[in-house]
Amino acid sequence: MTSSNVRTIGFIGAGNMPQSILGGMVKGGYPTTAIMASNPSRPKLDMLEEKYGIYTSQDNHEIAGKADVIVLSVKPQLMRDVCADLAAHVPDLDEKLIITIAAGLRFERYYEYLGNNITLVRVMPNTPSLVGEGVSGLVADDKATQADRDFVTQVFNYVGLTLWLDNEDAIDVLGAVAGSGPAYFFEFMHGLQRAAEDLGFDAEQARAMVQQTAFGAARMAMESDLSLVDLRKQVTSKGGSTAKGIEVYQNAQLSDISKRAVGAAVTRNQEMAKLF
Ligand SMILES: NC(=O)C1=CN([C@@H]2O[C@H](COP(=O)(O)OP(=O)(O)OC[C@H]3O[C@@H](n4cnc5c(N)ncnc54)[C@H](OP(=O)(O)O)[C@@H]3O)[C@@H](O)[C@H]2O)C=CC1
Ligand SMILES: O=C(O)[C@@H]1CCC=N1
Repeated sequence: MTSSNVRTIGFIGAGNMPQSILGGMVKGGYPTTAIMASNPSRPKLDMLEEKYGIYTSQDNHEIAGKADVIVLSVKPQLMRDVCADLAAHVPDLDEKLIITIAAGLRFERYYEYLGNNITLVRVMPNTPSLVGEGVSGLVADDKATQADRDFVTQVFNYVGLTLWLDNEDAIDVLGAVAGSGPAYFFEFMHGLQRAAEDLGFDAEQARAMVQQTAFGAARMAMESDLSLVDLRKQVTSKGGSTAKGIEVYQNAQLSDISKRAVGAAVTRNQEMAKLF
């Protein structure tokens, strides 16, 4: 990123997701002097100051006031109060670029809370951003300029893959697949780890083989032109052991379970849009 593309970014809320994003940004070379965060309690801020050397404050007004780009990073249910408070105390919100990473809440809600003249980009990231392997879905409102869009793209490119989407419905789906996805994979990996432990492995070795297998499979999927079905077939020798394992998953309708899980998460995003 050239210095002309650096804008001061202030994260409002310093929980798991903004920590992953700003950690990835720092690792990617974004200047730490241009990153700030606010949070009501000190411990996370102390950790961020110590680990990344960024400026922090318990005062949202201070961080939002100093930042060119505000990243709203609080839980959806807190967004109304946090935005109302910023609208009342930060005079030049309309001059700034506002990014929100909250699930569910739609543009119209932010206009209601922050005024109709704000410039807003919704981003749906995921926690692997911390290691530069995130996925972020992005959708901008009509007021966002090409320069704003380029800036957001560059920031989130630091922490992984960026996908511009046409509308907010798509961001709900991306959130349910990629935003929530790390949790689904961790749940699945934990199940495999437990299976290995039940058959005599210690936790450390069981985890090591599961995570390396997941990593290797993901990397193969990324580097191969084959479909995921064909990659799966490559492992599944006729009459062999994998076929028996896969049969168990298919009999339990794993694909259908994934469809239901994603559907449930999309529905919750839609509910949150109405609730908060
Ligand atoms: N986690 C994920 O994988 C993803 C999360 N998101 C979105 O990111 C947002 C944040 O989620 P996540 O980081 O996981 O949540 P966390 O619960 O980890 O963090 C929320 C943070 O907000 C802080 N907070 C509470 N009240 C205020 C306030 N008034 N002003 C400023 N900060 C406040 C909390 O501080 P304290 O601890 O002191 O109470 C806490 O540090 C959510 O909207 C979520 O939808 C999007 C994609 C993925
Ligand atoms: O669970 C949530 O609501 C957020 C959005 C995607 C991941 N975590």
